[in-house]
Amino acid sequence: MDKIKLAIVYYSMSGTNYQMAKWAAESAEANGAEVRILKVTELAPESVINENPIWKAHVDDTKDVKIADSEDLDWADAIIFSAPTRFGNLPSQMKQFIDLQGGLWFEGKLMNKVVSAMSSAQNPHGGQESTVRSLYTSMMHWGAIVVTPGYTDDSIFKAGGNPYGTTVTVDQDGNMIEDVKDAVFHQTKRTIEVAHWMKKGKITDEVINEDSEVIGVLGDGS
Ligand SMILES: Cc1cc2nc3c(=O)[nH]c(=O)nc-3n(C[C@H](O)[C@H](O)[C@H](O)COP(=O)(O)O)c2cc1C
Repeated sequence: MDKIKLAIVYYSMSGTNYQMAKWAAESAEANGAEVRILKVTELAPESVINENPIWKAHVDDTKDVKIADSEDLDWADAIIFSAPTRFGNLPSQMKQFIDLQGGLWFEGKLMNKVVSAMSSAQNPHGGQESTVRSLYTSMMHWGAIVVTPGYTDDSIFKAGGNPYGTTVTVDQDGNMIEDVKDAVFHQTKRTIEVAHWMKKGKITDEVINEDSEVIGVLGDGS
């Protein structure tokens, strides 16, 4: 069976969403996927980043992480986004990345991508759900297949119970309040599983078996 190609595209200033991206990568690899962890371009001025030692340390720690581009999205069967909440919404850094995909969208290369989203905020009701849903609005324009965790696993309750996507509350020092690792693992596995269904379930002239092997062509008696 073909490996699912998963792009994990994140933005993070103090490391939370980077950690969630790394957990997603761990889960994806354990579930047989080929993974790329990718950050989006920082737009905040260096002077602002340097004001906060946690932000500065995070930028230094992740200087070697590849910056996401359209080729990564074209490559991917599935995409997991992870971004912190900014005034109840997506950070401009992630929004710009999405807005730069107009060319790929125009070529029809974003349709049927299997996507899912995660987020964080300083307050449990500080906009975590609206950030995830805001990203899903763009995904609907792409014709992507949005995979939400819903309440499909006990880990979601342990993580604070957000059915739209795993989200975590994080204090000013960057410490996560809820234990969300298992929820990230579950959401990632579910995303990969749906991506497998998508690959298998395409209506084409080819007849495939349960291992996605082509065993004939429609109309030839197979
Ligand atoms: C400009 C700005 C706006 C923010 N807006 C919110 C908000 O609306 N609600 C909230 O609970 N936290 C808010 N936060 C806190 C961030 O969401 C929090 O620092 C982030 O989730 C940590 O993720 P990271 O470690 O990946 O950067 C804001 C932070 C900044 C810098």
